[in-house]
Amino acid sequence: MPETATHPSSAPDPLQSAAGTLALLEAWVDGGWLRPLDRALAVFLHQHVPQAPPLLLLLAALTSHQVGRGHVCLELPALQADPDGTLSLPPEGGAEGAARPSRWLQGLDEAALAAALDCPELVQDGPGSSPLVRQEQRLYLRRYWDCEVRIGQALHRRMAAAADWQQGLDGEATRRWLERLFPAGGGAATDWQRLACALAAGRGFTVITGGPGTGKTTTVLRLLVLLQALQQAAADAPLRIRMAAPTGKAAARLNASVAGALARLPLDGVADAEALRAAIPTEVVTVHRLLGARPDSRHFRHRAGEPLPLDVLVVDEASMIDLELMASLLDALPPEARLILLGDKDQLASVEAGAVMGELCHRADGGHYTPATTAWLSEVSGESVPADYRDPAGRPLDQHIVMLRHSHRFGADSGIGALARAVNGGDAAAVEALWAAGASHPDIARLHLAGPEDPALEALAVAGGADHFAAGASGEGPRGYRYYLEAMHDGRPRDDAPRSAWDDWARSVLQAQGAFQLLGAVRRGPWGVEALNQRIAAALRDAGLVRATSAWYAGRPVIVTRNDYDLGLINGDMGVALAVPEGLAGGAPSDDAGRRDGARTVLRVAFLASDGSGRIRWVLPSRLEQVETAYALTVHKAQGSEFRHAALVLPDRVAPVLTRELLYTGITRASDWFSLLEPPGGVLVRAIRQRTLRSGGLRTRLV
Ligand SMILES: Nc1ncnc2c1ncn2[C@@H]1O[C@H](COP(=O)(O)OP(=O)(O)OP(=O)(O)O)[C@@H](O)[C@H]1O
Repeated sequence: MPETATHPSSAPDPLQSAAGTLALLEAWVDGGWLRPLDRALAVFLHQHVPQAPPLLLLLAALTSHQVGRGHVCLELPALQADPDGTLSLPPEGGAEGAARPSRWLQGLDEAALAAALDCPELVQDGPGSSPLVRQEQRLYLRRYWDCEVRIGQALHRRMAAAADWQQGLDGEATRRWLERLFPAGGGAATDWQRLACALAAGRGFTVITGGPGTGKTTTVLRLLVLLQALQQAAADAPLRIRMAAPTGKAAARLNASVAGALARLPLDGVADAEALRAAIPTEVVTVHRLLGARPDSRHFRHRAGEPLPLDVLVVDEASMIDLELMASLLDALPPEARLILLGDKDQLASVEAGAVMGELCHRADGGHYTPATTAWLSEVSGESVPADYRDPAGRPLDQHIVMLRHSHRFGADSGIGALARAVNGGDAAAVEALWAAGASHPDIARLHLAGPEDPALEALAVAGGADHFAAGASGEGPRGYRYYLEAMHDGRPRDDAPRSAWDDWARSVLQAQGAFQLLGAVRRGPWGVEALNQRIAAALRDAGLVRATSAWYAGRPVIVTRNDYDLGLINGDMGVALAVPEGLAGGAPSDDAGRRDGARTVLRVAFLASDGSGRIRWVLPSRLEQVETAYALTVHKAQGSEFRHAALVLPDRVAPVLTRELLYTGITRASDWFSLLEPPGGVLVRAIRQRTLRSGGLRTRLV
């Protein structure tokens, strides 16, 4: 690894002293390579244990740095082999001035490592009170080790109880209900939905994974009907069922699809169909709300001693759940309650540390069902597990995971579906071929941008860019931001309209806003969402669609970036600022939008309540401290949302975040049209090849 000019090889080794190490960390913090928090940990440890080896202080700060990047721990062998790559230093856009970690850590030998970690006050290899834990070749901050252990133990207990759940199931009745609920099953092609439902009926813990439109919601609702029907036959009280999702947007989306799936339930001829339907909840809450989040505390009201009052819990978009939240969820779940996780294992992992869904599902593609599981599934579902998915050496965890493999949303001719599959499979040639054969896929478009000034980007974001799609784009055509802004201008009620009319208007604007979303891979630089937001705001201003003269203006779309329990807003909630009559909004007119048609108007930000009620919450802009403009969102922020037309802007150079999972997640945000906007630089193929790998030990705990 080359040394930087600022650190000639004669420079003193900073690892010879704590002061030297802390100075090195300071240089990295100053360069934007580490967070101040990472160095603060090293300082804290040094103050408490002055004799702690300098290398250990460095490792502690680097472990904290890894957590900040989504890893659960620091993988020591990877650090030894490739320090800069493992730590991703220097970071995207970071100053190059400081010495790279490899300068001091490349080829770090086992003896030096062992000596550094031999400090029992700070590092232990299991339960205890040390701030760090070393287990096998991984170094953890204790809090994350503790979460990983709690998740591992809770899932082990649930796996160990599988036989009891299975025996407790009325196999005959289950089979009858499955035949009714999945009428297409039992044929030549495997009905994975029926299998998933059977598996989940016989388990206390199941993960149902699948790409967009594979029927996760459909399947789980039928499962809930099955469970309620079996309960009705055996007991008086119906099961207490709750449904949750990690963000407000995801909860609202599940809510909408639950309503649709409930209506489609194949219950014709069932005597008490209405009672069964009524026993399925339609409300979906955020996981934080379910657990009873408290302002200014990371602790929840529901926990081990105060479990959730429920019998069945369904959690959607589980790939967005981080390690800590999953540990809290499992703590709060009564042992006799059933847990069903839904999600797409191939999507980006949670923003916070951990990749729980990915870890649980890392063998899902292959199935790995044992002869015992296969025989039991065949008996209760009438469905045979195909030979390719059987495995006499299948592990216990495999018997709790099921993957839906057929998309009902994206048919064989869907460009979005084909593109998502090709990207997910890492098949760059297939991706290229799709564009070459673009004319046969009217739902995907690729746009090469000449540079950061190319107005084609603005044109697409404002009007939708229908001309970039092959002829045959359906009558309606892909929308741009003009669509929701026109809905805002044209649909505005008269000033004396009742409150309900203003709520209806806000709802229609919010819905229209979901017709299009610009997505970016990175935050900074000419292709980052910060610059894109400015460009789009300027373009909409030039087009006369908004009057963006100050930070807040009618039509400004925002996304909440931090949970605000006082306002009832969750990270990821999206709203739009709207001008409403002062009397309607109440409160201080501090965000004056001026006078309109003689009546005084004020700005309020409209959010759709995430409880599925369709209610509109009107919030004073000045109360929204943690929001960002949302013309362009990072793919991370858009996870859990779906837009009719999504346009993904690639950067002009590779970045650590630009991975296959990011592309896949971006593409699958689109339901009807997807546009790929590429500046010069040609990073697409490299992005397809780059994987997101998150360090953690959960999968080894679950073997
Ligand atoms: N077995 C099936 N036969 C026919 N259509 C189906 C079947 N299963 C699901 N669908 C349809 O496919 C669409 C997607 O289903 P669903 O919403 O259940 O999928 P999902 O996996 O939950 O999707 P998402 O990607 O939104 O999470 C719906 O319109 C649904 O009616």
